[in-house]
Amino acid sequence: MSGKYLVTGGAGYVGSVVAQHLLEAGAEVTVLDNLSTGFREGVPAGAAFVEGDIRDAAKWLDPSYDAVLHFAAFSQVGESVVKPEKYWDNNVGGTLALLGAMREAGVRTLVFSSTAATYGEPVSTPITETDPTAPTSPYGASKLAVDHMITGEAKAHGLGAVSLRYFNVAGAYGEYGERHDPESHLIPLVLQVAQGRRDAISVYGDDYPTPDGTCVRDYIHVADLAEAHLLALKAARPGEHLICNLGNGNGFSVREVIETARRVTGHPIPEVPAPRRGGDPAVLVASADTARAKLGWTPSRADLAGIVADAWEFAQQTAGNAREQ
Ligand SMILES: NC(=O)c1ccc[n+]([C@@H]2O[C@H](COP(=O)([O-])OP(=O)(O)OC[C@H]3O[C@@H](n4cnc5c(N)ncnc54)[C@H](O)[C@@H]3O)[C@@H](O)[C@H]2O)c1
Ligand SMILES: O=c1ccn([C@@H]2O[C@H](COP(=O)(O)OP(=O)(O)O[C@H]3O[C@H](CO)[C@H](O)[C@H](O)[C@H]3O)[C@@H](O)[C@H]2O)c(=O)[nH]1
Repeated sequence: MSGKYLVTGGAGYVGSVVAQHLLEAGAEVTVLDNLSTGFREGVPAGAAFVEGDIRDAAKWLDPSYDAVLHFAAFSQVGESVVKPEKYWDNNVGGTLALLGAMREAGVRTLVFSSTAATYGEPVSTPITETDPTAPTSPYGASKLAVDHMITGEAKAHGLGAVSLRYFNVAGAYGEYGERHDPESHLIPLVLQVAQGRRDAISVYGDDYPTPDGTCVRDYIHVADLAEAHLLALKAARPGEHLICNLGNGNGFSVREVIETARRVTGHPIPEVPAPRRGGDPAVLVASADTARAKLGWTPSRADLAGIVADAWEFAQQTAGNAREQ
């Protein structure tokens, strides 16, 4: 694959895996990241690195770029409920500046990391892209606002864009994996318990209207997700904004994830009940029919045990045995 790409947020979890896939496909990659939640060592070796903010993207974007893949954002549902202004500022304000810089530089193709959190409580399962969007968190609302901005930019200024609405990204790709600090996502937290870095996993709510009372999510392997980004670059058409869900269409409860991690790691992984976390819908499961039809995407790593095993291998490579606070 030829071409030159700006990857915003490429020092973070998903961005680093996608940047690595682009490099392996033969592309030229520049990562733009302010390291607010990412890590310098997460940037793949073959990529150029600019430490900077997306709000200043105009300093680095030029017409030599074929497209921008935009991952840079804050993405914690719970934090967004208590600090909404942080999410509007970075996710919406930052992307507005980035779109302006792209317009000025004449870079007219965008792939954007949207989210299942744009839908809020689903009206039916699995969720399709035409379902109502009523986010239950400022994080989801900020991402939905960006999707609307991109639609306008495509109509008014000819941008060719694809928003990929990820469900729960998990797993790892070699040396690139999930490493938020502090960690807030279920699978890496569960694996920290397996490593003895935490005493127990808190289960946020066990009275949801689900079979075992805990929240159900659609876990998608980060390498399957990365492949969708490369397909999206090919599918983008000037003046059009395509929105695609990315998930496997299978829901697993928090308890099922913990049980799977016990089997994969061979560790007991104690759990403790905890109050519900603000902004969490009970069930989020994707219909990925649009991604299959429009991108030609077929996820091939849907097995939850395999996803957890890849995350476990990454956790053991990178995390050491430090106790978490
Ligand atoms: N991980 C998931 O389950 C998931 C699910 C749905 C959507 N998403 C979206 O995918 C994207 C990547 O998520 P992730 O899990 O890799 O998060 P991450 O925190 O690991 O990566 C985000 C990266 O963006 C950088 N960044 C943030 N604000 C920036 C700014 N203003 N300028 C430059 N860099 C900035 C951070 O330093 C970090 O490296 C996000 O947009 C997120 O909303 C993630
Ligand atoms: O210690 C924990 C951590 C999480 N959970 C639960 O596990 C489930 C998954 O939580 P994550 O934090 O791993 O993921 P989220 O579902 O909150 O959010 C992720 O998926 C969303 C869409 O599904 C958004 O895209 C968001 O960006 C992304 O972080 C939730 O029910 C959460 O309440 C626990 O019970 N204990």
